[in-house]
This record gives sequence, structure tokens and C-alpha cells, in this order.
Amino acid sequence: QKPGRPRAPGSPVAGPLHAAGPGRLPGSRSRRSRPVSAAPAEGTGGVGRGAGTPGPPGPPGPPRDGAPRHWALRPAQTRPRRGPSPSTPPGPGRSLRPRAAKGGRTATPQNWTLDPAGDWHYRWISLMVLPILYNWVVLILRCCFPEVQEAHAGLWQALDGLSDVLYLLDIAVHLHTGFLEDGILVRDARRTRWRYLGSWSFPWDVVAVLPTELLCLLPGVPRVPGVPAARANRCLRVPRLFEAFDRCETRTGWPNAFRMAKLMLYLLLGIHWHACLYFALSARLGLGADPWVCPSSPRLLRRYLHSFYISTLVLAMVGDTPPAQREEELLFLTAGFLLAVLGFATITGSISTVIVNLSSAGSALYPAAGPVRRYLRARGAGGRLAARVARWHQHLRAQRKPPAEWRVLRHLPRGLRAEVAASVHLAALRRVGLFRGWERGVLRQLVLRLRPQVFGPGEFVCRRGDVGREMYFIREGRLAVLAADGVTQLAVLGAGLYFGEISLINIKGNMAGNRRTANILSIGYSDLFCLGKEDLAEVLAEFPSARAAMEAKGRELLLRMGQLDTGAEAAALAAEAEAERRLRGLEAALEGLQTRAARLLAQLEASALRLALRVRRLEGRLQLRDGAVRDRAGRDGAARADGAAGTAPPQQPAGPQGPTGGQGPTRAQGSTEARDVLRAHRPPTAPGPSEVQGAPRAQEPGSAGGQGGTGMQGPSKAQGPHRAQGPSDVPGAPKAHGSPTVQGPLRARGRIGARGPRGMYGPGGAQAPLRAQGTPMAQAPLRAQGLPRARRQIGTRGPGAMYGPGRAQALRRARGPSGAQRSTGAQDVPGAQGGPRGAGVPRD
Ligand SMILES: Nc1ncnc2c1ncn2[C@@H]1O[C@@H]2COP(=O)(O)O[C@H]2[C@H]1O
Repeated sequence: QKPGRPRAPGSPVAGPLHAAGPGRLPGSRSRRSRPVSAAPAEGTGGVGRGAGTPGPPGPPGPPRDGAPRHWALRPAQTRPRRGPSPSTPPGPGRSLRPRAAKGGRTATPQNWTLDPAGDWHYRWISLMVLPILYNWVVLILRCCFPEVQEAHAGLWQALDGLSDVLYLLDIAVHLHTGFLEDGILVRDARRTRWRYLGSWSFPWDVVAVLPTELLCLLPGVPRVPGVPAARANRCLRVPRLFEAFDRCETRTGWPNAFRMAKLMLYLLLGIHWHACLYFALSARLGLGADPWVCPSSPRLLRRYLHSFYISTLVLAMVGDTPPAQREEELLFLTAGFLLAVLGFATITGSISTVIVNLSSAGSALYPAAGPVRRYLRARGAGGRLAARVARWHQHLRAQRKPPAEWRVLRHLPRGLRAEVAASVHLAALRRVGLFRGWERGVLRQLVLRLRPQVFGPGEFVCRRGDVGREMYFIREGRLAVLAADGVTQLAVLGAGLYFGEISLINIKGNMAGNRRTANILSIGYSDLFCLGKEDLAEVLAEFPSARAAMEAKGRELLLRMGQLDTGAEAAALAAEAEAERRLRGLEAALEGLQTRAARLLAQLEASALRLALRVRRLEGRLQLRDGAVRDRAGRDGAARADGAAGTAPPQQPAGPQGPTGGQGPTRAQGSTEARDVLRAHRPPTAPGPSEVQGAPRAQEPGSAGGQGGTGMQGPSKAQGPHRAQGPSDVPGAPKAHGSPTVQGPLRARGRIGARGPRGMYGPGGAQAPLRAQGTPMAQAPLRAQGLPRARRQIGTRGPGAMYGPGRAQALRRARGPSGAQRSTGAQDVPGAQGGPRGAGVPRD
């Protein structure tokens, strides 16, 4: 079918083509152009021509040219891209800030969605602290001190307006603040908007900015004294204040100081509110009317400060307030004290937490000197040793060398911990000669295995003869290498060097084995990195060059110290070379074996595939043949029925090819089935050539092998008609049916038809018809050829072998009884009584 030509219904290519495209072959011109026209063209998502053409974003509609929908619905290509994917986590190099559009064709659309953990968002909520605090401080002041409101009405109006603008802007910012979904920042503007609009904070924020003061201007509404009271809803914005404080607390470098400042702010705010309310009550009761109320003073500040002082006495539970006399005063004072209990307890608790935090932060970094001192005292080991311990602790704190930093970092995830440790120690590690040139990533892995240790002056880091368990890299300080006498100084090691490796790496000929070869004494304070034996082995396994460098240096030192047994070293080297050689030989042998095994496996697979294909082909042929046989049998049966009824004279078969001539599906089929039919029809005195030649031809291995299934079926088919007419049938048949001409072949065909090519392959199926024929001899070969065994034969001996024995057996057995059967079977045929018996003889 040519491209573009309409397909005929039911065309074999219709399926694949339909799946691939709208009735066009892949690669045709219209196929390439169609998706572009059908799918909306986009900036980056298109394919083929016009992929880069900007087009209107939107859902892909039905294609204009009537192409099937699946052309247009290709989500990966047709989805409009608006900047970065909303669910794509920002890469390491991508900023979370709103990005300015860049010029040029590759400009990305601006995305003003804020990262809630980002800097811009933090700055914004920090700014929002101002209007919220303004409303919390000033509104109550203006309500309770009317002079304040009246004196600066214009200023308050301006500030109120500014605060409202900021509140509204904050709603806008909220609408454009991303959120995390499955740990990934969602920056899609639509989704962030809907998320905020659907949350409880949206109505809350709206209520907090409603212009409630305008209600006071409505006629009939009683004027709220001092309009500020009508703005009380502005205080509802306090959750944003808490959010800002929380964020600041996690970001600041002085969280404890911040916590203290926050507490003080809450305290002052509480006192401020109490003072305002106290003044309002005093003004209502009459300023200076009794000792409890605020005295009347011409100065506003004086009155406020007096109120603030009284409130501090109440809320700080200091007491010593003027005695309350009126009920209102008593109630107010009692409420104040109750609040004070609550507030004071909270504040005291918070302050103590801050103090504990402060001290625990120090103790987490530095080991506490107290317990060691007490331990030494308890054990009676004070004196100079205790002084040294104290000096060591002092050195750590003074020099800010926390040895227990790993304890602090242990809560971090491994990757982050490696980053932190690398940022702190990488510079020091790079100074170590061994690590020079190592990649940063490797050093980052190494730094997690290193443990910082600080040794004081006069301390031995290791002693000669000790078993080596770790090696050291010198970060800071000087250390002396002392000989066996503990006095002779062999060398002085400084920052960037390492020691303690000889006893860890197995240097050939090292007479010390895994024991230290020298004493190492810290001259002053030494800041070292310690690396354990296992960790070192892992590192060296990855870096053979580092191992070689270490071994070379260790060998040189051992030689200098006279601790290298060169004879043993040579022997070890020779043994190693020999082992290496043998290993290589084994490896080569193994490789050869593997290659052979792979080749054999490939051969096995190929032959299995071949055989499977052949079996399938044979099955197909058998099915075809069986169908043809059934057709022919039906036709012949009808013809014979006609003959028996006397409506038509007996017909001579069509030549030596049998009734079907050369049109049968297979030659064997023609020879076996046609032969049977011929035999049934042929007068007994005129045996046709096919009677004599047909059967042997069907039994010839060549003819059977050439036609696949015939070989399999040949014997049983050869037996089929004969055994059907076999000894047991012979006497019964004519008696039962009165018309033996019809009866014999018909019965035979019925059996053949019942057997079927599939039944042939199944063990039961193969045996059933034959068993029904009462020929145990015939069952044996077929049973032997049941599918599983037949398959096994295919696998092991090949198709020839499969057909060989089974077929030979079957034929052999078939020949034995079938001769007799044929002769007896011929008795079924009316014309065959007498002379025709000989027709079967030559075949045997
Ligand atoms: N002469 C030397 N000069 C420098 N370092 C040495 C010398 N002798 C021994 N060392 C180091 O001192 C370490 C003592 O422990 P090790 O034997 O494990 O490894 C030793 C070497 O790293």
C-alpha cells in the first residue's frame, strides 16, 4: 500500500498504520507536517518543523485536518511550558528568586513565585513585622489616650493607610508564595493561588484588612470613640508576626539572644496594654480620685509612665501597688495578677530554657572539665596530672578546637555532614602532602573518617613497640620522633606531615611487623587528624598511588632505622610475583572457559529457537492437512451415500493421485487418505496403482520428512482405516450395517477426523483414538511420541531422530497387523471379497 492511498478495510497493514499515524506510512511528508499543524506549536515542546515557533499555549485541541486525536495528544510535547516546571526541584545552580526575563529568543517567562524558605520571602515577612507591631502598639494607645489620637490625627491616618497597603500587599505575596509538595517546591502560580485561597489564612487575612472604620461613618451607626477602636481587626494579623519570629529564630546566628529579645517584647507589649487599660479605667473612675487610679497630670507622658509603672508592678508580681478600693479597681487588679502568674511563669520558663541552651551549646562542643577533675580527685590522682588535664581543657576552649565536633554533627544527614566537615577541614587536609592532588570529592569522603585529636605538650602520641591501630596527619603543632631510648630525636614533624603508617601497611621485610617503630612525642600542643586502620585500608585500596608513596617512604625509614630485612623482602617479592603469575594464568584459563561456555550457550539457544520454529511450522501444516482431509472425507461420504442409494453408479477415482489429484495439502495426505478412499471404491479385481504404490510412498522417510507432520501421522493414519476395519470390526461390521461398502471407509474417516492433528501431539489425544480402535500395538509408538517426550527428542536428537524411531516403530507395527487387517479390512469392501485381498500383500 502506497503512502497516502486509502487503505482497504481489513488490509493487513491497517493495524500497524493506524497505531502509527493517520493512515500514512511513517516518514511520509504529510506525517511530518501533521503533528505540527495538529498540536499547538510551542516554544520548546514541539517536534519536527516549527518546533521552535512560539504559539498560543493551551490544551491541544482536535487537529484541524481531521487527523485522529492521538496525533495531537502527546503530553510530553504539547504541554505548554511556562518557565521552570512547577514540580521541578531547583538545581544547585538555579536561583529561587524571581528571575528577570533575559533578552533574546531564549528568554524564559518571569516567575514571581516566592520560595517560602528563600531570602525574599524572609525579607518580606520581616518587613511585615512593622505594620503588625504598629497596630498592636498604637491602636490601644490611641484608644485609651484620646489626646494621642487627636494630637497627631494626620500622622495616624497616613500610618494607618500605609499599614493597610502593606497588609494588602502581603495578601498578594501570599498568593505568590510557593509550597512544598512531596518535598519539591511548587512554583506554579495557579496552584499557589488556589492553595492560599483555599486555606484558613486567606479569610483571616481578609478580615484583618477589612476597612471596618468606615462603618463608623455610616449614618445611624454609633461612633466608636476614637476611630482607632474600629480598627481592632488589624491586630488579627498576628500569625504573620509569629511566622516572622520563627523564621528569624532559625536564621539568626544568635538564636538565644533573639529568644530573649522576643520575650522582652512580649513582656513590654503586655505591660503596655495593661498600662493603657489601667489609664482608661482610671480616666473613667476619675484621674486622681483615689490613690489607686492614675493621678491627674497635665503631661501626657507622665500619665503614661505612671500607668506603665503600675502595670509593671502588677505583671511582674512585684506587688507594692496602691490598695484598690472600688470594685472595678479590685477586679482589674485581680485580673492583672492572674495574668501575671501566667505570663511570669511562661517568661521565667523561657528564660531558663535560654540559659540552659546557652550552657549546653558550649558543653556539646567541648568536653566538661569538671567530671574529670572530680574523678581524679576521687581516685587520689590530683596534683600535676589534674593540672595538665585542666590545661588541656583550657587550651581547647581558648583555641576553639572542639574535639567532639562529630557529636554535634552526627544528627545531620551524611551528605550534609560531609559538606560541613569539608568546609571546616578541607584547607587543613590540603596541606597534607599525601592528599595534594586528590579530588575534592574524595577528600570529602575522607574527612568524615578523620577524628580530630589534640595532644598537650610532652604527651606521647604513640610509643615504640605498641601495636599500630591508627595513623595521624598533623594539622598544627610539632612532634618529635624519638628512638627506642626515648631521648634520641630522629626527626621533628610539623604541619602537613603524617606518621604512624608503617605499622599499619604491610611493608615487605618490616622486622617490626605491626608494631610501632618509634616514639612520637608532642612538643607543644598538637592538633592532629587520626585515621583508623580499616579506614586507611579502604582509602589505600581506592588509591594505589597513595599506597605506593606510603610504602616507599616507610621502606626508606625502615632502611634508615635498620629494621628492613632485605632478604625477607626479596623473598616476599618473589612469592608475590609467583602468586601474581599463577593468578594471571588462572584468570586466563577462566576467561577461556567462560568464552566457551558462552559460545555453547549461544549455540544451544539458536538450535532451540530453530526447533521451536520448526515445530510450529509442522503444527500449522498438520492443521491444514487435517482440514483438507475432513473436507474430502465429507465429500466422499456424500458421494458414497448416493452410490449406496442407487442414485449414482460407483465412480472411478480420478487417476492415480486419488480423489483430490495433486491438490491435496500434502503428498502424504493424498497418498494415505486418497488410498483409503480408492480402496473403498475400487472394484476388487482392479487394484489401482495407488493401492500398491501409495502406501509405501507414504511410508517412505523421504516423503514423510519432506512434509513434516506426515511422518508423524503416517503410521497412525495408515493404521487408522485398517484397524478401524480390523479383526474386531470385520465380523460385526457387515452384520451391523448391511451396507459394507459405505460402512468401512466412513468409520475409518470418522476415526481420523476424531484424532485431529492436535490430538496427535497430546499424549492422551494421541492415544485415545487408537485405543478406541482396539490396537494396543499402535498405541505404543504413539504413546512414545506423546508431546513431552517428542519435544525432548527434538531437543536432544533433532527432528530427524524424532521422526525416525517413532515413525519406524509405528510403521513396523503397522505393517505387521495391517497386512492382516488390510486383507480383513478389504472384506468390508464388497468388491474386495476374494481376489482383492492380494492387493494388500505386496505392500507388506
Ligand atoms: N626517622 C623517622 N623520621 C620520620 N618519621 C619516622 C621515623 N621513624 C619512624 N617514623 C614515623 O613514626 C611512626 C611510628 O609509628 P609507625 O611505626 O607506625 O610509623 C612510624 C613512622 O611514620
